[in-house]
Amino acid sequence: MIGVVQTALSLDVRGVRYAYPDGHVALHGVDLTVPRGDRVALLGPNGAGKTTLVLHLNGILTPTEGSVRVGGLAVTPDRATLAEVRRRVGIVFQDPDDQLFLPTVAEDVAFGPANLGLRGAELAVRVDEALAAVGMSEHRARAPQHLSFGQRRRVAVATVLAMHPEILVLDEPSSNLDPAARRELAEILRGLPVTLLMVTHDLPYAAELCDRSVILDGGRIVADAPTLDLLGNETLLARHRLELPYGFTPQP
Ligand SMILES: Nc1ncnc2c1ncn2[C@@H]1O[C@H](COP(=O)(O)OP(=O)(O)OP(=O)(O)O)[C@@H](O)[C@H]1O
Repeated sequence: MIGVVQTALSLDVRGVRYAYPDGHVALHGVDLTVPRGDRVALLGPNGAGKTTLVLHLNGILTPTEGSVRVGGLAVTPDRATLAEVRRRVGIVFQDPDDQLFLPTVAEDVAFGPANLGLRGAELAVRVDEALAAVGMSEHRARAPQHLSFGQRRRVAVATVLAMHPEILVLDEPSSNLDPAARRELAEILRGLPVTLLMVTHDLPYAAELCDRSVILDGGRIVADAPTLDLLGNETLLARHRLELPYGFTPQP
């Protein structure tokens, strides 16, 4: 293992500032810590910097200033560190088709751990566990493109879980799901024993899954508090272009 320091923090983002090559500053000194096992929602209007921040977590972007640590490991651009960081940070993209490209569900889930060198029974166990965690074991031999969108999203989650990540990062996990698939995915995510960072515009979903929410706006963290407190603050929500669906009242 490369310089692993045992820590109770899955994520430790300190003073991250990032300017895109065209000079646009998308992050202005972001601090964010996520203790291991917590579930945190990352909220904010379009253009707030949420994607930019997520791309720092697995080293796709390197901060102009500041630092990112994942499970104690500093994210640096050298190859060995990046490989370990990408195993630790499992990103589930909004479109599952970005993550599923092999003939069967089981092969897609095996792809990541096989790349880590797992073989035989050890690999089979990883695949079985990940598919069971998302309730997709019975679909293991099917072609991903023949599954429903909700099922494909669950398989995309499994491909990441099979890597035994330190933190699962979900980009808009409830988008394009019907009410039943949305609820089923929430139940699955709530039962996973992993740290979770969920980027979402779906405030009821944040309330359902995450005790804590962070609002990013204009490249700055403008609120970090219990989700129910944030969602109960109409002035704060309006100031940051966040809206609850009509008739929704946050319930403890
Ligand atoms: N490649 C780029 N070059 C220059 N500016 C960029 C680039 N990508 C994003 N930006 C800018 O950085 C800011 C943050 O964008 P980002 O995509 O991180 O926001 P976001 O919160 O994820 O938005 P959304 O909710 O719409 O996905 C925006 O002002 C955006 O225009």
